Order: sequence, then C-alpha cells, then structure tokens
Amino acid sequence: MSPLANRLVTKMNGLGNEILVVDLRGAGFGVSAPEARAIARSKGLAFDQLMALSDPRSEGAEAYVTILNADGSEAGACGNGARCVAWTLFRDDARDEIFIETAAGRLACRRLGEWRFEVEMGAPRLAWTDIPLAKPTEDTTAIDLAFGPSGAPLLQKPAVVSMGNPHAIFFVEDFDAYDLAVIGPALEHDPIFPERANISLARIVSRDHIELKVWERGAGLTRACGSAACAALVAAARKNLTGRRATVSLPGGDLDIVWRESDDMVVMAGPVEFEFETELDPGLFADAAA
Ligand SMILES: N[C@H](CCC[C@H](N)C(=O)O)C(=O)O
Repeated sequence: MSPLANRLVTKMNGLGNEILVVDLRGAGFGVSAPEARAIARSKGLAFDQLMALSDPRSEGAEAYVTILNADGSEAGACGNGARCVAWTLFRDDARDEIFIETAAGRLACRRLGEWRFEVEMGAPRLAWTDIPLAKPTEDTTAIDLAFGPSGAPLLQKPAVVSMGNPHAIFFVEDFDAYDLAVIGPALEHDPIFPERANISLARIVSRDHIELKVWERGAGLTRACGSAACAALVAAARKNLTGRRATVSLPGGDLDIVWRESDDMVVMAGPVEFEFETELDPGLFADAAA
C-alpha cells in the first residue's frame, strides 16, 4: 500500500490566515512546492501557507515542518501555521508542551486551551545580514527604503526584523492613507530584499497595543500574519514605541506577543479554527512514492 494512503489534508485558519496542514510523517519524504500546489488544486483549496509535516530531524521533536506559501516559495516561519500544526499534534497527545522543527529552528508549542495555543517563535534576528538586506545597514530600526515620489515619499525608513523570515514594518498614523495592495508587492520585490520580504503597516494604539496590516511575501494581503505580529512588536519595542509585550490587532483578530528579556525569545499566543479534513490523493505524489 502506498505510504500516502489514508492521509488527510486539514484545512484550518489562524485569525483568517488560510492554512493547510499535511502530515507526511513516515512517508519517507516531504512535499515539494509543485506537489503542495497540486494538493491544493486537486481539492480546489485556497491557502496562504501549506504546512507539510515530515519526520523529525532531532530528538524530542514531533515533526519537521516545511512551510510553503501560496506562490510555492518556502518560508522559514509561519506563526499562525505553527499554531494550526500544534492543534493537529495535540489532538492525539495528552502533553501540554511539544516541539516542532522549522527552517527557523526548534519551536516549543504549548496548549493554552482547546482552541488557543502559544508558540515560542525564536529570538529575532536584527543584523542586516540576517534579514537579509542587500547592502550593509547599521541601523535596522530605520533602513534606507521609501515608497512614493523621491522628493516626497509616501512611506520611508521602515524597521526590519527576521523571525526566520524577512519583515519590513512601517509605523504610520493613519492606515487609510496607504493602499497596501499597491505598496506591498512593490516593496516585497525591492532589490534591498534579496529574499523578498513581508511588508507591514503598523499603528501604535498604546504602549501595549499595535494595529497591523500585512502584505505577505508569496501570499499577498492576508487576514493575519503571526510572524509579522512578532516582528512588529520587536520593532516597536526597539524604537521605544511600546514595551516588550503587546496585543497585536490584525484584520482577522488579536495575537498576544511578548519579547522576553531573559532569553530574547518572542512568544506568540492566539486562537486556531478547524474547518475540515479531506483525503489526500496519493496520485499527486506518483513520482516521489515510486
Ligand atoms: N502567515 C505566516 C507568515 C508567513 C510568512 C510568509 N509569507 C513568508 O515569510 O514568506 C505567519 O502567520 O507567520
């Protein structure tokens, strides 16, 4: 019998961020970008990110998680997706803490409730080489990037943070003055970002509350982005606009983010929603399973 027989595709969302989870552990291989798109196409499923689970690569982890964006590109981090993966793993596990592995490293996931999870997203990477940027930049809280007419740019000097994936955050007063559907793709592909970038607009509501809108690399405008929420809190704290803990309100809802002083860890807590499960078509992996 194919190692892919009787496997499921789980459709979930994290605050409206559309997530597919595919558990391929024990199949002996992961899922490639074309296969991810084939899975979604075969089921007529739209997704922002697909989280493909394969066998863990280190002791004590439940799975290695490959994160694929809607455009097939691979992402190093996905906060909303990590919470959805945690829900699928905790279903059959009585523990309250498990570990998953991603390209960004080993993430601790904790159950806070039946539909609420916390993920330790790792320490922020703040050096220009780690974002990465294409040119040496001393101050990553305000980089040399602008959008709009050179004489009077509409937006300029974003902060940049990597959570295992690149984020640029512009702090603005009035969201309605900017069309992120136009600005996002222009800046996602700006040559300053050799690996492209997720582009966010952040509005400081108070010292512990940020409003955020995100244009996601490889996925476009989404209802929420967990790694962007983490990046925005880190950037705001670095610029002394907030403390090291804030509620981040995205179009899809709120995430609670803390940037721990003791170990530099960024911790994200938020809800997940289960939508449905459907059979995975082994035929999509014909060459890999052969
Ligand atoms: N939605 C995800 C972020 C995916 C990031 C992806 N767009 C990239 O970095 O390429 C989240 O909740 O963190």
